[in-house]
Amino acid sequence: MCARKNDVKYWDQAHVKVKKHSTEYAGNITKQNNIERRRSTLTAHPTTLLGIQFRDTPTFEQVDSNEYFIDRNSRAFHYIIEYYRTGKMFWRTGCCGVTKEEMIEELSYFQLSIDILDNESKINPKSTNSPIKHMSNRLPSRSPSNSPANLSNDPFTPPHTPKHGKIQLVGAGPGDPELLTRSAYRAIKEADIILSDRLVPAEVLELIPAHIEVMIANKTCGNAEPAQEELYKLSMQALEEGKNVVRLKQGDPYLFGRGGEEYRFFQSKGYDPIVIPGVSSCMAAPLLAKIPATFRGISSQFLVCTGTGRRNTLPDIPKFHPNRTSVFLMAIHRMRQLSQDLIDIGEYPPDTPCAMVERASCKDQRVIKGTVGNIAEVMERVGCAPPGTLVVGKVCDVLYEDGRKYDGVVFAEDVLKADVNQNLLVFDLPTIYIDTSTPSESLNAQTHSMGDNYTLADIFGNSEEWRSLLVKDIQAIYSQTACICYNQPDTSKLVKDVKRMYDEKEGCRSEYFRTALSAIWVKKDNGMIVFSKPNISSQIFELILRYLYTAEIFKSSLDLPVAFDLMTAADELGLTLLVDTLQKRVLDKATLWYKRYFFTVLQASSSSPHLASLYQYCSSKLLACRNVLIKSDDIDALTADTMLDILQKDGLDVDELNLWEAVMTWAHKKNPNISTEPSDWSDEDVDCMKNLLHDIISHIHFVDLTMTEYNGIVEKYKKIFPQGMVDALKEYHESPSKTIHQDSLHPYAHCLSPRRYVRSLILTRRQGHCLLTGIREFRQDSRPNYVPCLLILQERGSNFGFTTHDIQAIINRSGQKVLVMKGNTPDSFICSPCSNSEEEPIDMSNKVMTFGQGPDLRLGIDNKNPDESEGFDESEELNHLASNTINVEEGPRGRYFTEERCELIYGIERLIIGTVAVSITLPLNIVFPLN
Ligand SMILES: O=C(O)CCc1c2[nH]c(c1CC(=O)O)Cc1[nH]c(c(CC(=O)O)c1CCC(=O)O)Cc1[nH]c(c(CC(=O)O)c1CCC(=O)O)Cc1[nH]c(c(CCC(=O)O)c1CC(=O)O)C2
Ligand SMILES: C[S@@+](CC[C@H](N)C(=O)[O-])C[C@H]1O[C@@H](n2cnc3c(N)ncnc32)[C@H](O)[C@@H]1O
Repeated sequence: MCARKNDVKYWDQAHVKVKKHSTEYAGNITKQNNIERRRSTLTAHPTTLLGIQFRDTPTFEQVDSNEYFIDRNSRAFHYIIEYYRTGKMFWRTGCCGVTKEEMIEELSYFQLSIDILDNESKINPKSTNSPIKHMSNRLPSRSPSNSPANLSNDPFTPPHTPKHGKIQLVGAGPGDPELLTRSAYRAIKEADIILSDRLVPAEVLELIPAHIEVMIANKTCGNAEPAQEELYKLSMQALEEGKNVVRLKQGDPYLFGRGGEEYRFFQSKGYDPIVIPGVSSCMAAPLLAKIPATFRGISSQFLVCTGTGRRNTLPDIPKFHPNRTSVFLMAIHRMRQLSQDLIDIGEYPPDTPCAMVERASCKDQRVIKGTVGNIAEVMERVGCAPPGTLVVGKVCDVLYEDGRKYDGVVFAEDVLKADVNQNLLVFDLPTIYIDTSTPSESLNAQTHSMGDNYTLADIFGNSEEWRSLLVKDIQAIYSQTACICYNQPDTSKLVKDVKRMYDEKEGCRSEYFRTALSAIWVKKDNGMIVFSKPNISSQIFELILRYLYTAEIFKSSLDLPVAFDLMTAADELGLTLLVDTLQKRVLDKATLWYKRYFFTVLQASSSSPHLASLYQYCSSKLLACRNVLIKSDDIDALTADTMLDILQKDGLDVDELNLWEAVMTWAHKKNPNISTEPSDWSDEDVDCMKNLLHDIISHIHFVDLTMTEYNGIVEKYKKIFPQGMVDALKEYHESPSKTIHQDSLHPYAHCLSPRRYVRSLILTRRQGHCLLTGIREFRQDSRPNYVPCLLILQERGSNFGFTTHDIQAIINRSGQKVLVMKGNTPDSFICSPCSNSEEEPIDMSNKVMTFGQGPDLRLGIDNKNPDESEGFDESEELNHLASNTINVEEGPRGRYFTEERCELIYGIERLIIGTVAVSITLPLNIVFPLN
């Protein structure tokens, strides 16, 4: 049947035209003829094809609103239409080039008995070789065929005198409406009443036009017989009312579907049912589970059995055959017994591959793959509900690649290796496809084993807190995935299980997944949710999903570098609980990674507020360890912004020349194709380096270099130096006394002013860094009109003849407040009201700020100076610094300075702003110029 207008050009097509708005006339038009017929002619034989079509509303496929055509032999059609008109068959052998075969074919198609041909014309219909033979099979025709369905429709036997109605037994296929045959589709569109099996899914029933009455058989367990009786009764009533009755049956009507019984019943009542085959689940289920029913060299037999015999008896168990595929329907409830019987009675080797295909072709299809020996156990563990088809045989593995995971497939080995005693939910993650081709961005290529389960409880103890947080995540995922998590037979049950295990809590913490799985954002490709995260390797994503679904993280995931990768991925996906856990872990293991991956970690942590502890760690390390900047291998992990950020740090403990070299190493690593020898650079190379280094270069404090060093650099790299900067530096070098460099608004102010160092004989570097870090952190609030100021540190006053009175004098002379600090240990200061037990206590009134809770600074007493300024060992953990520093406390502003202490410094700054800088002209004084 064809509905396209341009197909009319073929001369041998019959074109049936119904005049517009006419219910009276119908016509047939071929290219040669234009013969009109009354509708009454076409409906002269009401149970034949034309009769049925034009009895009510014509249902041939429409070309136009009033035109239909049937893609049939127009010459034969002439005789057929004449038969409708006159009741006589004028065709004789040899007439008008229409062969006997063609004539029979056409009669069959139009559901006319071939008895209307005279005896001489009759031929064995089986010998028909018409090229359009299949058409008759596709239509609810009386076409002769070998099929049991059609044998009973034999057109040679005179039809029973029909009662008014018509009955069709229609196969609805396994579930997906796309797998309905065209005949089945047409039948359900044209029916007056549809009596459907329970197993026919809603998606198919939805295709039924609203005006058609639908009844669903109530064939529940133990109720099959009464339900069947009711079906018969309703069908007969409708038939006797002259209705077109469709018995809609799941799969194929005859295969374990009582279709044969129903056929007999209706035949005994004088109706010849039309039977429309359907795609049977016995074929569709294996196919849709990637299992070919037969496969050369592996399976050459295909057996379909029931898993439950009549009246709930045990079925006959087929004997094992190595080259056979066996399919069992109605087997789920009997799986324990059936699999045992297969092994014991059927002598199946327990390791024979098998698969349970649940809800084949439906949106929530799931496959459980195992062996005859373990399938029952696995089905019990993951939960499994009818309808499902069991496939047994070696073919089950043939299209599966070893070890690969497939969407919608649960592998027995995964389920069995989970420790049930931990009461964790374990199941496959069927709906999220993990693209293993994604390159792993792991810190190194070290693989990780997925063995060894580790629960969060092991890390946190049995705290209820993590459990409730976790359950929120799980619930969030489940509530959103209910529609896509199609391997779960009963999602609500799963959620209930989770709720039973943990307290029920509303909400969700993983904003990322909530959004990602929401209807607005979700992107589905072939029914799968696709997460495009090229920077997260597939192994890491799998660990994340596993954590989300099962509350497990693996012990091995806690080892570097997996822990680091997992942490950054979890951060990106907003799983803060996991991030915190892993961050602690990564920090604890810092000695293992910092030399090799220092910049990688710094870079990753610099961009995330959740990784602040790591960032703080790296920043401190950067300041305190002379070599870390110049010696770490992975400097190219830094982005230009982070590099700039580093160069702007006060108190970097690196010579400016080394810093310049580190910058150039970075630039070359970023552009490995550019020669390390600037004289070899092409114009393009120069542009590229200029772009990269433009901002960075002006943050090198070139004034800290000797003239020779500076000239060497400029000479070599002058192509990438901004001319203005070169000029300014030249001017500076020619007359260093000029104060051009003090102009903070100068575009090259950084180059022209010295880097802020702790240049002290009495303060250790750590003390200096500690102080600078604190000040710098505090100054991130940066007030716009920040005025240069001085902080004065005084120590060992008495050793140098400095008395309490001198201090007093300074305090009196200065503004309102003075901060007095004293180096204590190599890492710390103590600052407190000055006093000297042997002399008059200094009157500090409100001029002296106290700082910290350390012992009093006692002027005039020789405090041993534990100066280790040059003895700093950069390989030492900076953690040590933190833990050994008296004044260090965790605070909202960072590690070194609590809010309160920052406030103190703030007070000092306010004091000094606008006042004449107080300086003590003793060699002991340390001056921090703060621009
Ligand atoms: O004799 C009985 O009907 C009861 C025994 C029983 C059977 N399957 C069973 C049960 C348990 C039960 O339903 O309580 C078990 C049974 N009956 C059924 C299913 C499918 C399901 O519930 O998802 C299942 C399988 C459940 C499972 O996988 O564990 C339903 C069923 N059985 C059957 C049909 C077809 C029909 O009645 O029209 C239907 C479909 C009904 C519908 O959709 O409305 C038919 C059936 N049940 C059965 C057989 C016998 C097979 C044989 O030995 O040749 C046959 C085949 C036949 O009668 O031609 C046996
Ligand atoms: C009573 S039998 C009817 C079989 C049906 N006539 C056919 O040809 O598919 C019902 C059984 O078919 C199988 N079945 C039906 N629909 C299925 C589906 N969508 N996926 C897997 N198996 C299915 C199950 O084994 C179920 O127990």
